[in-house]
Amino acid sequence: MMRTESELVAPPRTHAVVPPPPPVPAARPPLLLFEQVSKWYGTVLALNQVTLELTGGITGLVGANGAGKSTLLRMANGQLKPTLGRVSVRGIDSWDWRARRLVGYCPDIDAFYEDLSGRRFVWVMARLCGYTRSESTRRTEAVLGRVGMTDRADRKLRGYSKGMRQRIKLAQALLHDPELLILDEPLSGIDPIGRQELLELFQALAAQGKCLLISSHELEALEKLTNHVVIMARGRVAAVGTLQQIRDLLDDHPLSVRIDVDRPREVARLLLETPEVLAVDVEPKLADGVAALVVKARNPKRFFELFGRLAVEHRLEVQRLEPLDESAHAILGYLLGGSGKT
Ligand SMILES: Nc1ncnc2c1ncn2[C@@H]1O[C@H](COP(=O)(O)OP(=O)(O)OP(=O)(O)O)[C@@H](O)[C@H]1O
Repeated sequence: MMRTESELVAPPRTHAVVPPPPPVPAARPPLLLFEQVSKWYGTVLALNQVTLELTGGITGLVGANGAGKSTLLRMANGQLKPTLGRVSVRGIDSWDWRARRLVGYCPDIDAFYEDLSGRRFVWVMARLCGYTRSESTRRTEAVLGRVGMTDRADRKLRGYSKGMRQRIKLAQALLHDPELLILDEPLSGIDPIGRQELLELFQALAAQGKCLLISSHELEALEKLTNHVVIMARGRVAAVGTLQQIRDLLDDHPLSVRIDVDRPREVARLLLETPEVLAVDVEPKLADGVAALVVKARNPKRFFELFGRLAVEHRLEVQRLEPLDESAHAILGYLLGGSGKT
């Protein structure tokens, strides 16, 4: 029997029409991604195979002088290109203009036109971003309000306190309403009250949905602001995570320390009697009874406490004490409340 075309193609009436499944949304690329990034300035290796991902919230970037923080931030902002590896913002190369529209940057230096008022300076920056005069005015007032400077913005920049200067830098970084804010050393040189106010401002911006990446020499200052920290040492990421995760990591991280000390054999014996010490190598004599010991300790923090006690009890003459592992060295320095240099 012949079938008509409509019989052949029409779905059987008894079956419900099942709609196709909705397309699975593609995962959004991370807000900021460093993939195996290295950067040389001539012969100086400033960043060494850094891999890092930021998805939101506030991240503290901590490291001693020269650790590579500014280099990392300037790459995230698209001002510098990596020598090796890739830096991307939402999947776009960070130096591409489309990525730069997603990022606001506050440099560590204060390079202002000092005779301009704060309001005028921000307006000029808006014009340089390409906004019309009226749009620049609208955006300037909006960002001055956001950073709490509306009433103080008519004074000349040269009379501003460090905290006010920081707020103006923040205002210009917010002009294009970026998703990611990069702040290079925003707390340096700011007194405790100004510092507290800035921390509150950063928290308010994060609560409004901004992602903040903030560098500092001092872990203590950032600890008040965020639990998510990246510790850098000599161009490498030494640790990433919450402070608790970093402390736990260090607890499980044996440490090699070089100690130049008098009476080396006696000290080696004392150390080996403690459960904290896994091994001690005595190196050849340096001078006058002093020799270098290379000690492998189970837990760095407990080891330093123990060694401090031993040194006092036995009146040891310690000429040098130097962790041989750079990452643990830096992390330990911060966790003990220093500058990353133990
Ligand atoms: N333009 C440059 N030319 C040559 N070397 C540079 C340049 N900029 C930085 N460096 C070197 O690269 C390394 C990392 O510097 P970077 O400024 O990124 O560190 P940092 O952690 O921000 O330090 P600081 O806290 O002192 O600003 C340092 O050894 C520094 O001397």
